[in-house]
Amino acid sequence: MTDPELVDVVVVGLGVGGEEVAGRLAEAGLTVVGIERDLVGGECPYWGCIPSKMMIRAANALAEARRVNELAGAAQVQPDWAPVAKRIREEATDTWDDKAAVDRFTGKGGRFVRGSGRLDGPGRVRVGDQVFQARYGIVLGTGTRPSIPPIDGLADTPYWTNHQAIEVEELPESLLVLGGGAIGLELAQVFARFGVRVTVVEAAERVLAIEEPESSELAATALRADGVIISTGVKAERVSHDGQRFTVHAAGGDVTGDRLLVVTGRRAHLDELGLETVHVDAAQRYLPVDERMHVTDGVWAVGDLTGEGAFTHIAMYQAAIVVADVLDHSRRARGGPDASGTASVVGGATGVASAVGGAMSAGGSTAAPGSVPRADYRALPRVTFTDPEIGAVGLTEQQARERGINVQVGWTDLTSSSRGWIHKTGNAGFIKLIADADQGVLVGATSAGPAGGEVLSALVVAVHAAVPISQLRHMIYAYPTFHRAIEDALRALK
Ligand SMILES: Cc1cc2nc3c(=O)[nH]c(=O)nc-3n(C[C@H](O)[C@H](O)[C@H](O)COP(=O)(O)OP(=O)(O)OC[C@H]3O[C@@H](n4cnc5c(N)ncnc54)[C@H](O)[C@@H]3O)c2cc1C
Ligand SMILES: NC(=O)c1ccc[n+]([C@@H]2O[C@H](COP(=O)([O-])OP(=O)(O)OC[C@H]3O[C@@H](n4cnc5c(N)ncnc54)[C@H](O)[C@@H]3O)[C@@H](O)[C@H]2O)c1
Repeated sequence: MTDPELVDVVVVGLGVGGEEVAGRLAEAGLTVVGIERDLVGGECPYWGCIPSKMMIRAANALAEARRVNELAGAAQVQPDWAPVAKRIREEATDTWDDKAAVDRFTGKGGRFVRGSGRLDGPGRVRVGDQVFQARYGIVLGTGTRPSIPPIDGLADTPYWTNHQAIEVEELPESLLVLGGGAIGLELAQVFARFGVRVTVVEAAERVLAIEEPESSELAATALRADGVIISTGVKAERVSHDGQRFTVHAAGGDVTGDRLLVVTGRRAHLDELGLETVHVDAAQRYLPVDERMHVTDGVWAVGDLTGEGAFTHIAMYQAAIVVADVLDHSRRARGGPDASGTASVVGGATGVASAVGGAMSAGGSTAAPGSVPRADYRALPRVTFTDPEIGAVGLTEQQARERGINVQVGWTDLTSSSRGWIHKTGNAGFIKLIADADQGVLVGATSAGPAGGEVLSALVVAVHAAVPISQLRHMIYAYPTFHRAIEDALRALK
């Protein structure tokens, strides 16, 4: 058995969260070992946010060009997937090569190990034959993988996950999408706009079921207008593949397609991490953390596996907290003062995955000297990048009522706003505000429509800072913007 090698910190999983933590701790002068079994940067830059948003950008350009006919003359649109596939290879993923990201980490002074890391007792991580003993702590950032439902026959078919959908070079004629959540809807609309016949099969009664019912309705209407068939409340009983086509068998009838994309949620694989060696229950769905991302003594977690929201901005937000807390911990261990002079923030995108780290570092929270920030998810924003975009923050109406809040709701239809009316085709959307009438503040909001994710920013500030509604009502909203509809929704609160 190899003697453990003593280092300051070991980071297992260099996805969005782990890469940020490892890089910043290395920059701060700690000896950091970063372990990644696949690609440094994780899901977001290679098979998630970035390539999917490139696909959406292209699909939206087609849709906007088609709107010329209603607004500005005549346009003939001939979709071609080749430039999209090329851009994903050349600009986003370096054809799924993480050399730039690895170099960026080692350039910061980190030590990179390719392999699967696993806890091996308190303070210890094993990767292959190597064992590291972490002086200050271990950070787990191992993310999630697709959760594949136990539908009869499915496992024996060559179904797609988001990986194959992002890597596709030649589009199929038809596509079945199992799951009408964020990934399913975004990709369904993209492929439909490129001419693929798409059917979405969703088990719940509505698509995008975690958001407001009005958001589900808006998304479904928009996708149907793009030719997508949406079947909700469908429990797939069996899946078969005859060598050419897939069939999803359900009580209401069968549906077929050339390809089947399974996007039915994500799952953390805690059982692979050796958590039992530090007395943490590995049978949980996610790894619970406290407000400083502690799992147990000397172990922190960051990103999707914490179950606080599977979003890159959550991973980056948590990473800033972990960095501050680990540095604080290491200073204390060396007998130094409490949290003072935390690591400086370095952006500087120089390669594929840095598009995430670089951009987010610049906006990430750092600890003020003397304090370690604590996680607060009250104003968690999320945006589903369909067209129209569906942005939301904080609580939905139902969540607020379930918490016993004295709820007021303010609603306005974007099409009747000045900007919506001017915009005309492609103007569907709304603002919905959820207020705590007793406190006089907003606790949640949805902003759906053209640039709905951008309009959301004002509402995120309102919820995050608990800006009194009386003040929001007496702000000046520029005319004629989409965000001016917030004023109408505030007026409608009742
Ligand atoms: C199609 C798609 C679109 C998305 N779009 C958006 C979006 O627009 N906006 C947004 O905010 N979020 C989006 N997301 C979610 C976003 O990608 C994730 O929230 C983010 O990647 C989470 O980062 P993470 O570091 O927690 O995990 P991951 O990015 O999953 O990284 C975890 C890493 O750990 C590695 N690993 C796992 N186990 C081990 C081990 N034992 N040893 C070593 N390495 C290990 C994995 O190989 C992986 O590289 C999207 C996701 C998908 C799939
Ligand atoms: N724009 C973004 O920020 C963005 C985009 C994509 C993904 N993401 C993140 O990635 C996560 C995973 O996305 P996702 O779409 O896979 O998950 P999801 O949880 O958002 O949606 C999964 C959907 O699949 C349905 N489903 C589950 N089992 C099913 C079955 N057997 N048959 C049919 N439908 C079934 C669920 O009811 C749900 O509607 C999201 O939660 C989100 O946090 C974010």
